[in-house]
Amino acid sequence: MSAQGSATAPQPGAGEESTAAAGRQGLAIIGGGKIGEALLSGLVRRGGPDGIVVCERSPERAAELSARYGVPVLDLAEAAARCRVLLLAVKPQDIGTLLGLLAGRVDPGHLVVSVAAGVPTGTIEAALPDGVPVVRVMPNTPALVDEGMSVLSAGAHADEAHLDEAEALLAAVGRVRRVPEAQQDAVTALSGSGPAYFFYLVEAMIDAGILLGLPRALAADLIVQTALGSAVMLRDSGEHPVQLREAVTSPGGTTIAAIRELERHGVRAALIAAIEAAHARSVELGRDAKDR
Ligand SMILES: NC(=O)C1=CN([C@@H]2O[C@H](COP(=O)(O)OP(=O)(O)OC[C@H]3O[C@@H](n4cnc5c(N)ncnc54)[C@H](O)[C@@H]3O)[C@@H](O)[C@H]2O)C=CC1
Ligand SMILES: O=C(O)[C@@H]1CCC=N1
Repeated sequence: MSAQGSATAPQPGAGEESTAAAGRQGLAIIGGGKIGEALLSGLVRRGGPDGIVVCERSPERAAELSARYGVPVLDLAEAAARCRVLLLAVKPQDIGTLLGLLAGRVDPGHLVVSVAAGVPTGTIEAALPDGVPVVRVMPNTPALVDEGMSVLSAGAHADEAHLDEAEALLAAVGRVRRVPEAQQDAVTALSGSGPAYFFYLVEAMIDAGILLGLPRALAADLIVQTALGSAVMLRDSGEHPVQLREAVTSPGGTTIAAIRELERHGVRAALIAAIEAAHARSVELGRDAKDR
């Protein structure tokens, strides 16, 4: 059921193409891994759009997603024939193969939305028939809880209506912003990978609680609620992070003792270097995808 179609599908003639395009609706999520599932679960929970299907290379994974979300699993040929929006959620290393399989099956009546880190719209466009609209999106996994951050950029053939369509899709699972594509590698390093940095910091703080003798469950509860409360303050207070931090930092108190250690260990510089490395990797993934 989840087997992929062959790359040598016959090309439709012009008349057949527009008839086929008129009959398409709905969304195919191609690649049902971690981010594919995060988007799928949010979209299903929000009840839309109509006609969501999944294409997944692994039959076991395909069966799991179908059972969990009640969506049909189609092969690529069926999905491209039936769905107007094709959301590519495979690894950057797999995008070239996938585009090769899709090339004979898509036309300008489709909208291709790619979440592959680093992969420029130009690389996707070059692998597909001329004129296919492509929107590049960098989502993140908090889409699973409707708190995603998705950032969109239009390719050469995507107009405002295509961006609106992609935005409506992603807005079902969180906030959406639009940027020029040149900023997408930085976006990937910040909000795409960002949840992992926060989980890492939370892990370290829970470890600290355990070192100080607290039960793990208690330490986790304290830190997770503190992270949530801090995030809501950052979002809603209108204050700069420095002001919020200063309000916690009493003269001669506990917080300044901790902040001095963070500065002494270069945590600020480490975070900046880490995000710079993620940016460099996104650029590299894009170059590799072009060469494949
Ligand atoms: N995991 C994350 O937090 C985020 C990931 N991304 C991007 O999303 C993409 C997917 O990432 P993950 O979900 O983490 O990877 P993953 O490895 O969990 O999922 C990829 C899935 O695609 C499937 N697949 C590969 N080739 C296929 C094909 N030809 N047809 C159908 N299915 C195919 C694989 O079997 C796998 O289940 C990557 O390009 C990544 O850069 C973007 C934002 C956040
Ligand atoms: O680690 C990665 O490459 C993907 C892209 C952004 C988040 N996860």
